[in-house]
Amino acid sequence: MWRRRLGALLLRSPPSSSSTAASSLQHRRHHLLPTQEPLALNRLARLFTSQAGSDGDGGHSQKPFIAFVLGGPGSGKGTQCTKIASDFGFAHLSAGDLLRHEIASGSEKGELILDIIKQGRIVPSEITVELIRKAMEMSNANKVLIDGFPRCEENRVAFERIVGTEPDIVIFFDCPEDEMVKRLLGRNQGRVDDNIETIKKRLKVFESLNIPVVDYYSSRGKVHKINATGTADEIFEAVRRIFSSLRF
Ligand SMILES: Nc1ncnc2c1ncn2[C@@H]1O[C@H](COP(=O)(O)OP(=O)(O)OP(=O)(O)O)[C@@H](O)[C@H]1O
Ligand SMILES: O=c1ccn([C@@H]2O[C@H](COP(=O)(O)O)[C@@H](O)[C@H]2O)c(=O)[nH]1
Ligand SMILES: [Mg+2]
Repeated sequence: MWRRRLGALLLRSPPSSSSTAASSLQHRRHHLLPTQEPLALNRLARLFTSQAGSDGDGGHSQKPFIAFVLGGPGSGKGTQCTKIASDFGFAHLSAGDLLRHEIASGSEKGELILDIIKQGRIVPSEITVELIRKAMEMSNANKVLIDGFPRCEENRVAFERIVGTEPDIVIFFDCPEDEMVKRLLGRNQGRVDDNIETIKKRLKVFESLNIPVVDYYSSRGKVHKINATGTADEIFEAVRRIFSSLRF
């Protein structure tokens, strides 16, 4: 799908006098992402088409292997992603961390994001997808964990439309609510959303909006559900079995 969408646009020939293949991609993308820079677009297109890398720029030549990592707040997504990244060579992109980084930058968007995170709600898709897209492009990795995204069906559709691909697999950490609450209240990292009022809201949002995304990918045979109780090392044994069986 990725290749079909980007590759067809890039490799269309011959280019018309008013529009090269690359510029027609930029033109089309411009409608989707008005703030996108042409240089970044060219690079993204090169990275993710089958012909990429043949121009000797050192970029990888295939679309990256993408794993969405989902689970309730405090289910251990970040903890397990760190281990997967270290043992299996994945880039770890946490949507929450990208949003917190935007807050720390002091941008106007950051103020909006902070307000939403404090309320345990979901940040508009175009903001999050753009941060993820840029991070993927910068990492230039061929194996990527996207931690804590998509949070809702609208996020999922926006990712597939803007980035132009589906995940290869979805890891779902299944954890009882009382255990998640206990972990979050003990996390002690100064997060503005680790308080009982916001945690209750995050749990509701998780049930009503995030679970439907897991159900969607289950229906497409992509979900690996993992029991997220026990120690982090015990859980990682189950994770390891899944990643060891993958071909990427
Ligand atoms: N298996 C485990 N048993 C006990 N504590 C754990 C376990 N895994 C992670 N933790 C701890 O629970 C807290 C939440 O874990 P983590 O940050 O990995 O969850 P998360 O799913 O990324 O949460 P969030 O959605 O809020 O980002 C952390 O303090 C972490 O050290
Ligand atoms: O895709 C996303 C990811 C996160 N958010 C918001 O950030 C907080 C914290 O996310 P964590 O993954 O738990 O670090 C989450 O509650 C949302 O408010 C988001 O909107 N979209
Ligand atoms: Mg996390």
